[in-house]
Amino acid sequence: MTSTPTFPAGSVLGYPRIGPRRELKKAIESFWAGRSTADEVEAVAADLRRRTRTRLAELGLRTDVPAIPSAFSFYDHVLDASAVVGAVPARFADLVDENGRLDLAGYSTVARGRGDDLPLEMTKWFDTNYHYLVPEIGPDTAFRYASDRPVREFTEALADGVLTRPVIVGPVTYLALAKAAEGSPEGFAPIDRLQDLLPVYAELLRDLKAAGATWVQLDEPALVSDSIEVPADQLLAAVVEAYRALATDLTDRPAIFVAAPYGDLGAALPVLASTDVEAIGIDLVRGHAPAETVPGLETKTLVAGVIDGHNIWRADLDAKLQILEQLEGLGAAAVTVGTSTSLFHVPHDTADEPNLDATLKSWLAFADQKTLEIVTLAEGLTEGREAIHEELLAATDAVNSRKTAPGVVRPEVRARAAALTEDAFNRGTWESRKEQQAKRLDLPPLPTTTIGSFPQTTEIRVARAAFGRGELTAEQYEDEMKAEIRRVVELQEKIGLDVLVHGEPERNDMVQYFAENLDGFAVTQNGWVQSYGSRCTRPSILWGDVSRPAPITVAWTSYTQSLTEKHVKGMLTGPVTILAWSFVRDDQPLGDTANQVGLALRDEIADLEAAGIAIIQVDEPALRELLPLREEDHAAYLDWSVRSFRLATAGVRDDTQIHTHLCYSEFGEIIGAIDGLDADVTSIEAARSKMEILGDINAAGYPRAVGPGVYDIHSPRVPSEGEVEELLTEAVKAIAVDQLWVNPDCGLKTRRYEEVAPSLEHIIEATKAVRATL
Ligand SMILES: CN1c2c(nc(N)[nH]c2=O)NC[C@@H]1CNc1ccc(C(=O)N[C@@H](CCC(=O)N[C@@H](CCC(=O)N[C@@H](CCC(=O)O)C(=O)O)C(=O)O)C(=O)O)cc1
Ligand SMILES: N[C@@H](CCS)C(=O)O
Ligand SMILES: [Zn+2]
Repeated sequence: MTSTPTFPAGSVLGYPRIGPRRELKKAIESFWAGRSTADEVEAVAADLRRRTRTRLAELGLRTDVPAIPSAFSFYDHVLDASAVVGAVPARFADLVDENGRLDLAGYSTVARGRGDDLPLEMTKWFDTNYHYLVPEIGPDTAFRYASDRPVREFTEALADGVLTRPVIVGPVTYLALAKAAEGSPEGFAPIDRLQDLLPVYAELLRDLKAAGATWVQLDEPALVSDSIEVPADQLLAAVVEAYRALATDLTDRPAIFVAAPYGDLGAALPVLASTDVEAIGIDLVRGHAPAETVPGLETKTLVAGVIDGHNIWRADLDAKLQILEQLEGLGAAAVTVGTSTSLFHVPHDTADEPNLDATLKSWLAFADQKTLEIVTLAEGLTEGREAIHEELLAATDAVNSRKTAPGVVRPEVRARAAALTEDAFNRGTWESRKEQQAKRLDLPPLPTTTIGSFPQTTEIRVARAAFGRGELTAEQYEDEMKAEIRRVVELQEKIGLDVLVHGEPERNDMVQYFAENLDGFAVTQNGWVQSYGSRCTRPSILWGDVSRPAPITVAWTSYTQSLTEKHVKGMLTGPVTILAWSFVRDDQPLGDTANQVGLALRDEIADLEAAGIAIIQVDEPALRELLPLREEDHAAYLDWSVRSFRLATAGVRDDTQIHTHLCYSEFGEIIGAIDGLDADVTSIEAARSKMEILGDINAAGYPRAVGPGVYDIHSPRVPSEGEVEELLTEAVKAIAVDQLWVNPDCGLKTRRYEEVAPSLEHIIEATKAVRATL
């Protein structure tokens, strides 16, 4: 028997991979545009990986034991796992070479699609704003060890003198997150293929061992979630099967570290502990430490995820050290310090934010500061608390400063929330609203509209960047945005849409824009976080009590309304989404924070209504995203989230129409909450699933109006008129005509006008054709 190699006392589960200045985004987008070669992108990527290793080593992570993860990805780590195990859908078979390998162009095509070959579906990664590419696995998917990229990246680091820990999605999570490939027989589930997949993982592990890897990290977040399609007992059985098969004698493989980020392992912890893996990572921010010793743990390293990988507040190191000290009583072979999740959900470095208020900055820890926290705690754990006395005091000071700083608690904001009565959350009856709105709005059957944004052209972004640098005055910038609004209105009128939008050109992002205009938020300059592929956002920092110092959207919306006789839809982002896509204060219940945002939006809605706007949309695309991973926590979440939306919207008159938009298709799963929002019209993604959600709407007897998307905006494809007509014909068969709106799946900001204009034209023609049949 070979003895278990040393696991580092402090390590991180993963690190941002897009680069401090989005170097990877720029390189890969330039490759996609044909402006650079694959070798040039590879060179940028290798440089980024080297810089990451150097930085993490500078911050104190060891290089002689595998504290530094090797966790790079060009687009998505789940797609990377598909590339390693050769699971490329048949429609892309021509892209793989004789060894089953995809080159960078092929890999990109699987991610982005080509012509009628749809890309892999993209969906939310647990309860985060990151999206992964869903593997398609059928009974005949021929798994093979197709790509040794993890080994090459390990070897590259070793050549630089850094012993890294390769990270790959674990086999159970990989199959649990996959969907059955088209044509799979009824009842088939990807997890049924576990036995066939495991030999490929075993081969990868052998190869890593041969290259010199001492540890490998297999991420198994599926084990912390009840939303996985695989039944719980089958999932646990799969854990046993997988890790019995992989955790063989150590002569043939690196030691295995199974990490379970994003929540509580619950019943999966004893099951994992009963296998022969050498280390288990638990999330101690979202999850809990086991109350007593778990059989099997005595032979394992427990990697305690005490530093939050998902939020940016500096840790209370004293409290974290206490947790670590208590864990030592559990009898694990060793306790080491880790992050709760990979750090790729947070920006790189607070030092890269010259414009952030110094006091606020002293409360924050981005990826680099979190790495320092890990190094400090590891020292405290191994050398004793005295060794980190100064750091503990400094962290406590930061925590205390946050408690008392001006703006964190504002009595007038608290008093307003405390004075709310139930009336503030309720509108008139749907019957009365329906009648009054029909009279006021005078819309045709199957009214057509869009979700809000029109293409964010380079000209718009360049103008905003120039305004930011002071090269355009506020007036010049406003003029450019107004010119864009005029173009968007003209286009919509020409195409013949019924309810118009202004196109959101003035918004850098649908959350950041509101954060910039509300008190209680700060925004970053370089705090980019990957959302999917090359797309990033800069999550805002919600640090204090929230209020609205002045109207935000009213002038833009009124200006747009002045250009047309048609109704212009006011466009706001809802409280749940603002919270979901920001870094939110962790010193009070989320529901309290959501209500403060709700009240600020309520004021904005009142002003829009007073300005004569008859339709107001409050987007909540993140309502499903924040749904807790464990079922026992759903009811409390749905209660506060729905109430905050109602608080924002329930102040309007009955003849003002409230829309909401949710860009995902799991309608059935949270139908109760959607009903609870009490919006008059709800638009939802439906095109790619060919209107499957209509069944859920029907089954639930949902009373109000819905706009199932008829145009999949995630693809550059232009849907034909016939295709849209088919979808609409399905829709009118499934639900009452007076409940139906016609719209795309989501906003058009990521698309180009060449795609958007013909797609909208086809939607209007198809709608006219279906109207003629009514
Ligand atoms: C709807 N979605 C959103 C999510 N989360 C959000 N916070 N916002 C969303 O809209 N989550 C779910 C979905 C899908 N996710 C995304 C995420 C990101 C994008 C996207 O298109 N991101 C853009 C960046 C948007 C932005 O903030 N733009 C700024 C800065 C623009 C910029 O890069 N400027 C250049 C200079 C100009 C130039 O030369 O082009 C610079 O600073 O260097 C802005 O407009 O001002 C991205 O490119 O990644 C979409 C969906
Ligand atoms: N109104 C926003 C919603 C996106 S989820 C848009 O159209 O981009
Ligand atoms: Zn959307």
